[in-house]
Amino acid sequence: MAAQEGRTVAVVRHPDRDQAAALEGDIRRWLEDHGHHATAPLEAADLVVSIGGDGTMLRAVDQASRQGTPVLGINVGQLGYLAEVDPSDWEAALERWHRGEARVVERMALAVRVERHGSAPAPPDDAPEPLPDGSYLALNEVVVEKTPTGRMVRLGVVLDGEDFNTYAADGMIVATPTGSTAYALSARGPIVDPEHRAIVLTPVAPHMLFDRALVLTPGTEVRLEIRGDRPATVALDGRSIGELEVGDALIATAAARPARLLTFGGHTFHSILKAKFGLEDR
Ligand SMILES: NC(=O)c1ccc[n+]([C@@H]2O[C@H](COP(=O)([O-])OP(=O)(O)OC[C@H]3O[C@@H](n4cnc5c(N)ncnc54)[C@H](O)[C@@H]3O)[C@@H](O)[C@H]2O)c1
Ligand SMILES: Nc1ncnc2c1ncn2[C@@H]1O[C@H](COP(=O)(O)OP(=O)(O)OP(=O)(O)O)[C@@H](O)[C@H]1O
Repeated sequence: MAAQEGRTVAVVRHPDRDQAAALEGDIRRWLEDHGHHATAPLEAADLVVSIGGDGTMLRAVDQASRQGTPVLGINVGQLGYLAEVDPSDWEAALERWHRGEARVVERMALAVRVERHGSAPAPPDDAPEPLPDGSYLALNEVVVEKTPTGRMVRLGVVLDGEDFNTYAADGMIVATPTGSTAYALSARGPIVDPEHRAIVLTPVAPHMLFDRALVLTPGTEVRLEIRGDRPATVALDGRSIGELEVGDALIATAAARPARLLTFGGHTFHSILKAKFGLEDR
């Protein structure tokens, strides 16, 4: 990356954390002192700085990916798997970006469309914003899960137009390689290097003998149909877009554009895995 001059940088932060608010002030001042413009609207930015945990990072990436803008994550959160930079290192990271020493890694994202028979209910307050064509982006995953507590949902899986199976389960996770270390990991899906391109389909608590995750090629069209007699709820990267009724469906494919994350090298996928999940040698 060439040395940076006069760039426009948007800062997104966790709304409630004092440390994130204080860092935002410091970072804005640093940017102005170094000849850059700290801005609010993400649409016009050359770089987005996310100050918060992984949830904050996922929101920043959702907005930034629409313009192909890279995101630098500063971890003011708990796990901080996606937000690579420690709060104490923010200045060193921005200095390196300023000198053109940062690298951009591309991460496959999902494009998700919903097919409803009835009219769409009002989306929840915190729902992600659809693209102009009505589809949504996800960096980690889209999840279709049971709505009523204590009951299962029946989900038909159709791959590239061919019926694969109907699952009776708590839900189904359609994840990217980045999302393989998030919810899909908890449902015993495989851990996939996030620089791969693949679609990982992992059932959540299926009540059947076939309970294995599938690693599909990135060109696969995954269609999930709500079968049986109960509705299901859809969430993208941890944010619900509402309920699907029986007969409705969701279609997930690789997004046309990848998400772009700023990195400073030095950390392999497996070293991050080892550090963040606290793996001990024995
Ligand atoms: N049982 C579960 O594991 C479970 C259940 C629901 C949602 N989630 C995950 O939560 C994500 C949303 O994150 P949030 O912070 O808004 O919710 P949250 O506060 O519930 O945190 C979920 C946890 O997942 C971690 N995480 C998020 N993305 C990750 C990734 N790519 N690799 C490794 N860890 C990751 C976060 O750091 C956090 O510790 C969703 O995309 C989903 O993957 C996990
Ligand atoms: N920009 C934002 N606007 C509104 N709410 C947000 C924003 N960023 C985060 N949140 C809310 O706060 C929750 C937690 O945020 P975040 O994931 O950043 O912190 P964390 O859970 O402490 O960190 P980690 O995910 O790394 O463990 C998010 O899931 C979301 O509900």
